[in-house]
Amino acid sequence: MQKQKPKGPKRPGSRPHTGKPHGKQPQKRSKEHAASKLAATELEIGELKAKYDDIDVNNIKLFADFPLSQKTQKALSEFKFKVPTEVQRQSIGPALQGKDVLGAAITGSGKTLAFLIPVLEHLYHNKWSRGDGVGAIIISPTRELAYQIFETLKKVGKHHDFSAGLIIGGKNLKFERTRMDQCNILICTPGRLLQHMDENPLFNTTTMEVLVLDEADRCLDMGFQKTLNSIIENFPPQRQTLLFSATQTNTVQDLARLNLQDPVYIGYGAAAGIKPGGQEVATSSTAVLALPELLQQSYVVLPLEEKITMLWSFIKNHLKQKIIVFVSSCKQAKYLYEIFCKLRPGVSLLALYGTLHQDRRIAIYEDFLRKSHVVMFATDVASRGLDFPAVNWVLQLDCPEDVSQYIHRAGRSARNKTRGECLLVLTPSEEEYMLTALREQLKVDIRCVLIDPKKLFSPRVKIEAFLAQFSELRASAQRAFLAYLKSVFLMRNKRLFNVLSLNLDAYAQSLGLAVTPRVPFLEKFLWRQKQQQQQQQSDEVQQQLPQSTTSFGGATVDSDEDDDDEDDFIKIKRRDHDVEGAPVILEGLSAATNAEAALDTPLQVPKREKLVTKAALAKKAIKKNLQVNSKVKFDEEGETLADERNQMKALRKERKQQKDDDGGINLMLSKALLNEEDQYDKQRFRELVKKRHKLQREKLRRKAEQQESADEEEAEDEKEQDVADSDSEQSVDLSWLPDPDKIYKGKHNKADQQPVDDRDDDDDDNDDIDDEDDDEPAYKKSRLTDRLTLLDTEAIAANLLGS
Ligand SMILES: Nc1ncnc2c1ncn2[C@@H]1O[C@H](COP(=O)(O)OP(=O)(O)OP(=O)(O)O)[C@@H](O)[C@H]1O
Repeated sequence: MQKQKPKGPKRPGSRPHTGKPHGKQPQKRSKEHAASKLAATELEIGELKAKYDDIDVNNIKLFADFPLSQKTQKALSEFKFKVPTEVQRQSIGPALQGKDVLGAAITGSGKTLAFLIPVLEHLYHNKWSRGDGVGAIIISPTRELAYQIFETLKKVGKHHDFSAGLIIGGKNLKFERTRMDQCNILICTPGRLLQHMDENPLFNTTTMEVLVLDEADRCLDMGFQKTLNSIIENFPPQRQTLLFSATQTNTVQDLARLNLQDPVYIGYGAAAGIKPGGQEVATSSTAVLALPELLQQSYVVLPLEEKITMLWSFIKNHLKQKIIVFVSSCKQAKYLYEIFCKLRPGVSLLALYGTLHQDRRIAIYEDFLRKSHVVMFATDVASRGLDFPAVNWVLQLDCPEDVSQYIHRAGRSARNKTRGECLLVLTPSEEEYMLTALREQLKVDIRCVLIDPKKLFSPRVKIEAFLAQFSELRASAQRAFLAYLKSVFLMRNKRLFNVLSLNLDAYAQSLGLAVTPRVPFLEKFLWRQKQQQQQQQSDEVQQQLPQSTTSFGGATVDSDEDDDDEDDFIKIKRRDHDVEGAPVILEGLSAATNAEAALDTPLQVPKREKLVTKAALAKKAIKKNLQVNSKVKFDEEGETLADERNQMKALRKERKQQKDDDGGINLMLSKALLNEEDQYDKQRFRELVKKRHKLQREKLRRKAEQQESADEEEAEDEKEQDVADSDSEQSVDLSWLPDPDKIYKGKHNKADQQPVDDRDDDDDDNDDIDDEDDDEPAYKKSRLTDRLTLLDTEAIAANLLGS
């Protein structure tokens, strides 16, 4: 098997040097060699083809018993494939004979070789070469599976000269484009294949002779339906088709799309009543669903919020094992990987999911292949077809969508006659439905496991701490929370998956989230449900109402009050209440009583129902100021064209506005007036402020003066007291003198009443004081000493000395 090699001139000197001069002889010899080789090949092909009709499944024990080319046989023995598995034994024969095959066999039973060997043999018999273009196309639902098939093809086709290409998303599109037409075998995913069919003019599938669908049921199901239909349209109708899967659940319509010609069903015998190994056409298109015998299946029932604790404890108890943990969404796989990496369980951790870059996906896939003690968190991209060796445990943490998905996930363990275990985790609401389905379809009793609470270690506190510390981790937890709910919400089987039965708060807390995130899609869904219920109720009421009105016979609508009613529902209600003058015929009364009642009541002619004319409706619309829809025109380039009528209307409106402006308010004048008023207001305001400041200053000044005079008075009192004290100490006994108060009473009072300042300023008064000085008592004098001049004091002193 050759990988695509770049075309180009051979390097000089690449041929071994013989020492002989270059001439015609070596060329001749190589031609002869090629001719003999061709003859041998043709002979071999002839012999092999002759044996095809004699292939008997019961006689096949080894690969060597099949009429296979030497190149294929050599590669098979090199890779130690000696004894074919059951599916290989049964399907290779019919496939070599050119028949369409539908193969169903348990996971890990070697279906890949069952279709690769016939593909190689078909191209070999038809002497396919690089220049012949695409001879076989193998379609796989996932990139990893396509990669794995490509790797197996490289092994088994090692000695063939065909070129093969791996065409999957996430790879270099340009590179693929230039090489595709040179590939004889293409292994691809549906989306990428269709992209090349649509975009690559060099890619031609008319030469294609063999089509293989691995995991055929998945390729044909709803998810790929449109893509596959478009792909099949491009294939030639005359071709061989091989379909393989562990769960062939395709309907007859699915298979009809592939235009199968008398297909041979492998693995359908028991279901359709066909003997095993039979090459007869089965009437049923549903294969027997089974899992390897060496796979031990068990389940555990847990509330959703305990899943993380259980998973953590499980990993801690299985550190020396290879485990795959399946979850519903990429975001859950990502979050579990991130948080468990932080928690450090003591074993290698990996995560494989669809949103990773393709190179990273392949690196993780290969990493998991190599490692023997590892835990991989994965979505269903890893559930189908991937052949990981020696997987000890498959843990289905989230419930699978159906039995098929359960089989494919579980089938990653116990492959090719090895032992393995599978644990399914179910919530109480999923338990009954899922277990019944598994028991009915797989016909096995799955063991129930009870968890010992002592062996559970809850990592919640640590998780909460990490989430508090790392905002990115918190965001990842929120995304995981929403992704899980959305996956449950979108599941088709509503009996199994009920998002409303989940305890959202508890689940959020189990992921380490302190606050339960909002779930917009759920809110929207509940709102819509409520609306529908309300609508249903109103419909029911509406249906009931006409029956009640019939009992009122000819009840009429009051036309005057009816004008504003727009809703039928309201009209009917009103009809019940506003029955004016309509004769009521009650069902329970006899005809005679009704007749009497009719005679007693005055005859009233029912009013005619008012006709609703277009004019009345228009009037109503104008009254309510309803906006009529405007017409928008577009030109050829999609630009909006202005409506001429509307333009004219706008122009008229503008002119009218202008006229109004001219005849009404003079804007300029109003502006000037307003400015003037504004100036006046400002001026007035300034004056008021000034006045207020002036008053404040005045007040302060008066206050200061009062304070000053009070201080002076206080100081004088103090001085007076001091002088009095000193006089009393130094004076002689003057008790013999007449009482001065009695003598000077009148004068003293008069002087006391005069303000001090006045006395100082007035010279006449000073003279008076001088005159009185001789007779004034000592303590009175002392009050005046500080106001006497030096001369006065000297004069007084001289007088005293003289006396
Ligand atoms: N005849 C054989 N002898 C020994 N080993 C084989 C033989 N055929 C296949 N195998 C091995 O069995 C393993 C499983 O094979 P393969 O992946 O083809 O299984 P499968 O049926 O396609 O599984 P799934 O249903 O999961 O896609 C591979 O490792 C392969 O090498």
